[in-house]
Amino acid sequence: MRDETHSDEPADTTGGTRAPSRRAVIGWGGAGLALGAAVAGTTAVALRGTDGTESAGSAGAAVPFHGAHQAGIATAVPDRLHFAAFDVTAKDRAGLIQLLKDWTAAAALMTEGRAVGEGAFGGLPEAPPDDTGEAVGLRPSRLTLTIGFGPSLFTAEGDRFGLAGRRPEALVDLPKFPGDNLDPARSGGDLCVQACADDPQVAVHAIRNLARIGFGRIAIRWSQLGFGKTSSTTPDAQTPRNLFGFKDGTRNVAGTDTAALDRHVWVSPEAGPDWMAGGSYLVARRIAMRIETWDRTSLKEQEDVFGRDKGEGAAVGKAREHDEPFLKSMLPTSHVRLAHPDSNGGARMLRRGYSYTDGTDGLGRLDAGLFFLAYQHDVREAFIPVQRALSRADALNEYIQHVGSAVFAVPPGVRDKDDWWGRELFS
Ligand SMILES: C=CC1=C(C)c2cc3[nH]c(cc4nc(cc5[nH]c(cc1n2)c(C)c5CCC(=O)O)C(CCC(=O)O)=C4C)c(C)c3C=C
Ligand SMILES: [Fe+2]
Repeated sequence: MRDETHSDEPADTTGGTRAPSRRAVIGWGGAGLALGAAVAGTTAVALRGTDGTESAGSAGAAVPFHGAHQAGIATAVPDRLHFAAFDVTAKDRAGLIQLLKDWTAAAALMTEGRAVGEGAFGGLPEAPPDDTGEAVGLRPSRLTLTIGFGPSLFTAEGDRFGLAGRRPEALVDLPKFPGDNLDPARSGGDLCVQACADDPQVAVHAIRNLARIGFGRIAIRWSQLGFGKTSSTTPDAQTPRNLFGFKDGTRNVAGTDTAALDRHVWVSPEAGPDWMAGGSYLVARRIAMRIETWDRTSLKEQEDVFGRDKGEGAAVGKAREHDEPFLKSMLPTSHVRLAHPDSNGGARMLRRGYSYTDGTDGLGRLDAGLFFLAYQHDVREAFIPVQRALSRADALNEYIQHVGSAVFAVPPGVRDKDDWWGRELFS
């Protein structure tokens, strides 16, 4: 196990769980993982407060995996991301369901800071260990794992998953926006998993082990590492800055604002379909930022582009970051004016994107940008109209380009240890 104490003491480095040699008895697979999850669930109750939030504030702690909504949406945004989109290669519905059950059990363990299955070492010498081992000794690090289902899962060839009639109306394919230069190899996916953590090794370990568990049933389509969150769900904390040096996330939906979450982020039971109640829709966009061009741009132009000042982050004509913007005092092309709810029929979304750098572009420039992630109750009312307005007129377009895109239906939370990711979809 990685850490059972949740204290500041050094974590256990044995790399296994306490369970005896279960694999010798029941073999590798869902049964073993489910048993592991049951053990972890019992421990979790003992370690957490009744509201489940006891440990969510500090960097090494665990964020509760079970709940009405998936963790990783309204919960605090840790500083590191590993996001992966997968194609499902499982032959049929039963194979997909078993994958989701196996993943859920492993996710419950890893978010508790525990190793998968029987752990990284100490098991059968003849078999590869259940856990890959690189997170042994590391704390839970506020790891959250959030799953989503892409449109292509519902349109699989021959309807092999039996999901043709289950696609939510709101899970639309995103239209092509002016200026898009999307790379198919960085777009789409049947499934996605968003792993957020304070420690990058913990996030990478989680995605790697889910991919490993899914061997033969899924293939990674694309993935994205992120650092330096560019939005937060905790407005009382210092607002992070993006790679253009501006405070980003000033007017985000707060994780504690239940009215705004209910109105703008969670799918209501009335909206349907039933299996999405309490879920959300995620838009992921890889947006390249022309760092070198930006760095040669005057401060005045930079501030005009956003409609906020660079130091304080205050809107044009205002003194403090959180003062209400007066939109008419901003240029009609400014990013904040165009993206503001008052310019978009009240539309809001919960942003929790990350900066990325992926080496160079081969032309002597940094390949860097924003991996934009936004949750909303309906993309037709939020991301699509806002991005339509931005793509037409935003002064920021001179400095950015959208190069990857995906949309996912994010189901509600896993209620308890007997529940699994997406169960309602298959009921
Ligand atoms: C379609 C939605 C959005 C995309 C795409 C987007 C890209 C993008 N944004 C920044 C930097 C900032 N954005 C800011 C505010 C802001 N942006 C969006 C939406 C998209 N941004 C919204 C809804 C808002 C909030 C508007 C409001 O209510 O006032 C800001 C200002 C600070 C803040 O409020 O967060 C910055 C800075 C970049 C660099 C970027 C693409 C690379
Ligand atoms: Fe923005």
